[in-house]
Amino acid sequence: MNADESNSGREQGRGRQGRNRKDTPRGGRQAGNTRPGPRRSGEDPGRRGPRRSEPKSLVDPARHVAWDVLNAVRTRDSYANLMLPALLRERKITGRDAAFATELTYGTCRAFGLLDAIIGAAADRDVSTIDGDVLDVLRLSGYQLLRTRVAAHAAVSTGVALAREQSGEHITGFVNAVLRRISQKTEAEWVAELSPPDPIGRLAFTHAHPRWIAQAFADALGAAAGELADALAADDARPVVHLAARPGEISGEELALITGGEEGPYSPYAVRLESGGDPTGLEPVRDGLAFVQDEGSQLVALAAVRAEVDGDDRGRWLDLCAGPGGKAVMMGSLARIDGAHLDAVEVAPHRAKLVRQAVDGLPVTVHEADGRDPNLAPGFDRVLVDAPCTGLGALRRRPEARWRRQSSDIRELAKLQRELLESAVKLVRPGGVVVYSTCSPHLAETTMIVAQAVRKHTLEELDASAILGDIERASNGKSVQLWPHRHGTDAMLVAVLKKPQHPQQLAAE
Ligand SMILES: C[S@@+](CC[C@H](N)C(=O)[O-])C[C@H]1O[C@@H](n2cnc3c(N)ncnc32)[C@H](O)[C@@H]1O
Repeated sequence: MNADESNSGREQGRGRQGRNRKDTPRGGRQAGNTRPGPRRSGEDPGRRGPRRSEPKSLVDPARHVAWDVLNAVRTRDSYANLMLPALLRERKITGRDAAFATELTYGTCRAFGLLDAIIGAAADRDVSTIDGDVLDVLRLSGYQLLRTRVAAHAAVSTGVALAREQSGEHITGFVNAVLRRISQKTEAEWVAELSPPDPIGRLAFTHAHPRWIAQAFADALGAAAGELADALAADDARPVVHLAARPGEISGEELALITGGEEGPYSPYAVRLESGGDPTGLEPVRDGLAFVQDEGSQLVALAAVRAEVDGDDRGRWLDLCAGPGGKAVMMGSLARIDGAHLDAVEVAPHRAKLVRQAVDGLPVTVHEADGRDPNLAPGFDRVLVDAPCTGLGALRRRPEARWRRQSSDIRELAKLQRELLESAVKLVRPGGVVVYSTCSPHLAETTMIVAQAVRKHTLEELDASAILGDIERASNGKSVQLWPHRHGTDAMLVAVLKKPQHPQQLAAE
């Protein structure tokens, strides 16, 4: 099916739907499809666009593609950061249009909760009663009205035109009325009117985060909880792309010179690309001399390689949760320089395959296995546990993720994290080190997991800050908790644990 045929089917479908007149404000209600669900057959959001035989659409390609992604995120649980680049390529949207589409899509996804509260107030009805396709239009246009410099008349008129295309003429009055009501106040005025009264609830609402995540950040900041507004604001901003120079191939300094980026402040291999854009087209990335990796992730791998072990490092290194392989590449490159060897374990077959591709040519053996029992001989000098986690520390990079995650996810993840760390402690030799990291600052995934393992196995917690070049420690313990607002990295935890030399100290094992 080509794009035209696909779109033609969609238009017919919308026409039928359009006769239902179900979205007049406070009119006949219909349960809205605001939750993920199956798409109607014949619809493919990846193939949308104006039919060539029809009059030219009043809606530009950037808004079309943004709506398509928002729609797929809502109805099919798609990932915006995977789907958007693919659609931009497919539709040959580049330059300023691509940048606009990216801003609209990711910005809207980040702000879902805030936008829905404002749309609900403006429509005087709960958003769950608004047809899902129409809600996607209202979110997209509401975002433009509240959080961009798009002129209000343009945001409203393109929203109305998009609603007409997607849902039919009958809906345009409703969309026009809601958008005009939204445009009558600024974001700050809406926030003042609608935000909860308690300080954390207010900050969460203001910076478009679920309350439980704002609370988790406040807990992790501890004594520095006064930084919560900054932490949430940084989490809400477009992230800077970080590159890693492959150790042994190119230096961070050279990479910065070639790409025009800035050397990172913490990792000798990091380069930050303030200019944005697609880094995969850069020559050093195409040539395999550099790869995209957050500077915080580089620090995790560096901590695993740099931490001092007792006695000689015999070069047996292990990455227990390796997929898709970023830290395995960093550790494997350093292993090649040091004459060491890395075993990389990953339980998910497709991710193990990604690791194999990523570490090609490096002294790394990939094992598709469960890290809790990988069937490897113990005695490793260094083990990295980059544990599966909620990802609350990388919300900037996964625009819709904050609205998908539930606090109830943590219990099961924490159990897995404990078991993986337990396995790492068994696999490391006495005097060897285990680095535990998460891409989440949630205390139940960080401090609590580490403290329990330290207690149970009488581990020595090393000063991660000193290992990483004097980055300030987390407020409790000796681990380092990175933050976007402080370090410009993802909010990674890095804890470095040494196994005691004397077996009797391991009585609890
Ligand atoms: C945070 S990611 C690791 C990221 C990776 N270190 C990198 O830098 O690319 C966690 C990984 O652990 C894997 N995983 C989950 N449960 C696992 C288990 N029981 N054993 C091994 N790997 C597991 C997940 O599939 C995921 O790929």
